[in-house]
Amino acid sequence: MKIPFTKMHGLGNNYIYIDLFQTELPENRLSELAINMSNQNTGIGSDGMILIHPAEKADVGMRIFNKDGSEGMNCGNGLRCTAKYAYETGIVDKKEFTIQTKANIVRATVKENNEQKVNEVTIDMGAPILQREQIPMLGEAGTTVINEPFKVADKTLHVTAVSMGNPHVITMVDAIDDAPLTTLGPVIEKDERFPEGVNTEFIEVVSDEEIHFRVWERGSGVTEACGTGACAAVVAATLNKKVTKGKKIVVHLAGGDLIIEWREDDHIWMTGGAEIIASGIFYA
Ligand SMILES: N[C@H](CCC[C@H](N)C(=O)O)C(=O)O
Repeated sequence: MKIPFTKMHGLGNNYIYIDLFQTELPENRLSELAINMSNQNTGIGSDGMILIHPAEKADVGMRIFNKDGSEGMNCGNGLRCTAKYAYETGIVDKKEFTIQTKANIVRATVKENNEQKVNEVTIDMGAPILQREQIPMLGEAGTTVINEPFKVADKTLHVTAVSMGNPHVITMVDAIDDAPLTTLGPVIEKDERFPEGVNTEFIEVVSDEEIHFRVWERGSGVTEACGTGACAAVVAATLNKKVTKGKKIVVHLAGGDLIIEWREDDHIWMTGGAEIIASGIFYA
């Protein structure tokens, strides 16, 4: 099978994008294709695969598959790259449009430079989900998870859980470089208290408008950036009264910065870049 692809990244969080307006893929091979395309040695190499597809209730649709073949529900960096691709290839002919994910429908706004290339995308990611059972996380239904003691391995973390359509658990640390990302990330990802797994973030709050951020992603491990994770991190820092709700928060991820706002309408707004790396044919 010859599959045309475009490799794109948002702050280094890179995926292989397949345009299903132009090509078809068998549903029963998507997980296998995501694993094979993501493989650094025998594939193209990426954090996963993203499908850009016709959507019933939005201008364009997006599905994300992690490196391990599991399907995620949402992807912030993927949404910005999908928006750039959809605008530049003419799937959409306007600068504001909607994108449907498995989790929800979001609104994208693209900005272009003087060469008609999209160099910045803002996404209204909708409202965060805080009810424990909707993260999902085990424990008393109807409660939220804010600065809750969480025993794991030989440590007791204090965690805050937030869903942006996909699950995130955030721990505040004093120094981001000391965060136990690669030791605890994989353990927490598979912890039974998260029945659907979880994306694990560690953040160091620098001021009431600036955060350092690192992530261990469910199904992909350490990535350079996670857009939904950055949104969840700002929600967690706000709920813990470390940053001010309504302010533009600069989130410093390993691969670059995102501007995240938790606005009075309760929606999270994410602004950042999106880049095309390469395009070609994948021989499956
Ligand atoms: N990198 C993505 C998140 C992927 C989430 C995926 N790892 C999962 O929820 O299973 C982002 O920019 O939001």
